[in-house]
Amino acid sequence: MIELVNVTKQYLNGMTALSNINIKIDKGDFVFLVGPSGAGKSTFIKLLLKEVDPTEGKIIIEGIDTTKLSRRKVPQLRRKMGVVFQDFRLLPNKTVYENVAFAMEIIEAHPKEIRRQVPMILSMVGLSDKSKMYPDQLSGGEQQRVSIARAIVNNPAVLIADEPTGNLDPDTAWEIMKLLKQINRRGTTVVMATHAKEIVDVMQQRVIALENGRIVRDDRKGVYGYED
Ligand SMILES: Nc1ncnc2c1ncn2[C@@H]1O[C@H](COP(=O)(O)OP(=O)(O)OP(=O)(O)O)[C@@H](O)[C@H]1O
Repeated sequence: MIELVNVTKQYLNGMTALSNINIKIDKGDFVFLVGPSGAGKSTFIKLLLKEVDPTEGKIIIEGIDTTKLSRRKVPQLRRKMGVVFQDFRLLPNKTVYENVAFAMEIIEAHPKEIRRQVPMILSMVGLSDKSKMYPDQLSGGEQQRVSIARAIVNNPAVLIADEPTGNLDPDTAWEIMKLLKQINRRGTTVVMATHAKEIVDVMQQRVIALENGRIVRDDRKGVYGYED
């Protein structure tokens, strides 16, 4: 479970990106985070990942108050979360297999476990036949699948996706959404920031809308609600 209690984030230049946010995201939820540019979506995600700390309030992730966590323990927190970005961020000099295996090597997983887990995850994202390819030999959709495989290979409780379909054509974007929903069905909480109106409107999931750093909507089966 994720909980933000009275969370305010003011950047050093005095800009208040989020004001007094209170929200609970239950285990297994699928949440779209929407809102106009500058509304605070990226800041929300950075707070979850503890890339930035709130000015006020507390953030609880899987029972841990992350605002009280020492720097030394941040890697432990990050293990509970997988992250996917719009621009994939794969390592260009590693193959598909190596990109995914690397995420397990970092947490010092046993080599035997890596050899067992990586092919399983690659099969799940439909990339078994591309495991020896390098990122620049793959389509955008395939690269995003690798990045999703890397994000979930250590079985995180939460998958955070920041505009995961932003660089993809509509058909490919839908394939990625199917995959995210499939991962969510297996029990992983998904939090996805997006400007993809059609996807949000069709999927009928929980929608949290931010405007000027405040939550203006939180609907169980929500819609995008903006004209882009
Ligand atoms: N490092 C920073 N220093 C100062 N102000 C910042 C910083 N990062 C973001 N902001 C400001 O905080 C506000 C919220 O920004 P944020 O990036 O969270 O919005 P967003 O909803 O993700 O926007 P977009 O949809 O364009 O990605 C904006 O006014 C932005 O200019």
